[in-house]
Amino acid sequence: YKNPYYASGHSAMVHLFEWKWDDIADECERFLGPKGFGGVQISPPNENLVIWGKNRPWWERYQPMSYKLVTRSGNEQQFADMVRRCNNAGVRIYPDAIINHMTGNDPENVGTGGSTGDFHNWQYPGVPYGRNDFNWPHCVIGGNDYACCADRVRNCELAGLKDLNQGTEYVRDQIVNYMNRLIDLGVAGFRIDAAKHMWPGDLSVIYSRLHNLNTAHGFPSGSRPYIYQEVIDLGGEAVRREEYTSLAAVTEFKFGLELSNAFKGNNQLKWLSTWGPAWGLLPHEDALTFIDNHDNQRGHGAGGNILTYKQAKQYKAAIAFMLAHPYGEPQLMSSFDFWDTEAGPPMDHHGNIISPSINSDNTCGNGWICEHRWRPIYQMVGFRNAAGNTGVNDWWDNGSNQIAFCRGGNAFVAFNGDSWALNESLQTCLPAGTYCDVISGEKSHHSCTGKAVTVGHDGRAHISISPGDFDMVLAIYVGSESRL
Ligand SMILES: O=C(/C=C/c1ccc(O)c(O)c1)N[C@@H](Cc1ccc(O)cc1)C(=O)NCCCOc1c(-c2ccc(O)c(O)c2)oc2cc(O)cc(O)c2c1=O
Ligand SMILES: [Ca+2]
Repeated sequence: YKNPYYASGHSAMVHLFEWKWDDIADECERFLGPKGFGGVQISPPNENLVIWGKNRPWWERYQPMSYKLVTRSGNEQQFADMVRRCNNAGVRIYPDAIINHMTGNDPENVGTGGSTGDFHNWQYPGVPYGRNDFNWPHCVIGGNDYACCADRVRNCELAGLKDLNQGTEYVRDQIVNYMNRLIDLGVAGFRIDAAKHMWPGDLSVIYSRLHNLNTAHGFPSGSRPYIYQEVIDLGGEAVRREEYTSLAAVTEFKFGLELSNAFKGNNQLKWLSTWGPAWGLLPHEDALTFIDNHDNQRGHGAGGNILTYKQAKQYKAAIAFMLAHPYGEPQLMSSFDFWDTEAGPPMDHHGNIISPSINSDNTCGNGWICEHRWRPIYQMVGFRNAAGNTGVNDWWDNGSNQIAFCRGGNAFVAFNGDSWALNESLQTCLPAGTYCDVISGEKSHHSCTGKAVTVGHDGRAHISISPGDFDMVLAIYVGSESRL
């Protein structure tokens, strides 16, 4: 459950938050596949409660009404088309699975697929679920339950959301059948939302009943789904993430917190020479890593001071470090612009999601940020693919915020977080030749639109990054995108 089964030459996952299935399929073919992205996390594909009372907040998709594949992102047919087209483009699909709960206490009672329910009596005919399928006696998780009481965190309602009992055979069947329908349609795995609110023993039974990945979509026979469990655990809680790493991968929230701190200037970059478990992070094979996600980019959730697209220069540098370093399985956030932390995606007055427009410079419009289309970000996916399974070698730093390292003999990256210029002859570990810095520009025909770097026969090159440069990163690697 810890192998994402990316196609060869592909790496890194992007969360296309609130994108429609047709648009994701287009993006796989026109951008993600050609740029070497490994996969896409998609918003929950199952029917959710329609909450007009809060003008369609983003979190309505985290209130299931049924497991019918009908949401504002599309229907079952569009879902199947997206998975087929993305797999054909070498890009895997990972749905966000909301299996801890159903809806909360909002007055609405109609779902995106037309299902209705009587929530006060725990009735969800769209599944169907009734009172016996939910935990009893009724209780709601309180503030200090997180620190004291692991059983209340699992058996009581999270934020008033009706809490399913995954301990019964009937509930397990509904969940397993839902997830197996998606596996048979070709998905490569799942994000398990709110995993810490479910018993590891119940999750283990559910995972064991999932089908192998569908070989018709290019997966080796006997492949188990890639599963990464959302467990927000920054320490001090009764529920610990180690309870879940024995089952499958886990979201490593400390990763984004520490790198945000470093690239915001609260911690010297030189300390990143030991980046990985030495920093208290999970073992490499257990960790799904990211800078920000849909929840903490809005300030609540784990840790308030996470870098997001709103701090562009520092964010790009932190993302570049995440993609340049071999630790963890990285996920990129791709957002829509927001000022109100409750607001949902750009929509018309009927509530239909508006598709991202693609500008002539390949950036997005219509209110979509598309961080994954920012040059430093997609170019570092190419860097990560070129680096392959090499480690970190030839680390250099200036004793404060100028750092550089190689990935075997394939790739070299340098960062300047100091307020003065980085001007050094450094070991790049690359074969002699001229390389285009993929951060400040790209290779076009036989020249570089940004910085060009000449590597001598000793592997050394003159590296310069000034504080006034648009980006604080320089990256070159052996591959068509960089080497002249
Ligand atoms: O802020 C939110 C939504 C946050 C959220 C949504 C999806 C996630 O995957 C997530 O990590 C957080 N929701 C708003 C509004 C809201 C929604 C529903 C509701 O019944 C009450 C309020 C809010 O203010 N929520 C209360 C604080 C955030 O408490 C939530 C958490 C959560 C936050 C921190 C933790 O350490 C933790 O273990 C769980 O997970 C959810 C998961 C869901 O699937 C659906 C939810 O409504 C929530 C969720 O409310
Ligand atoms: Ca629960």
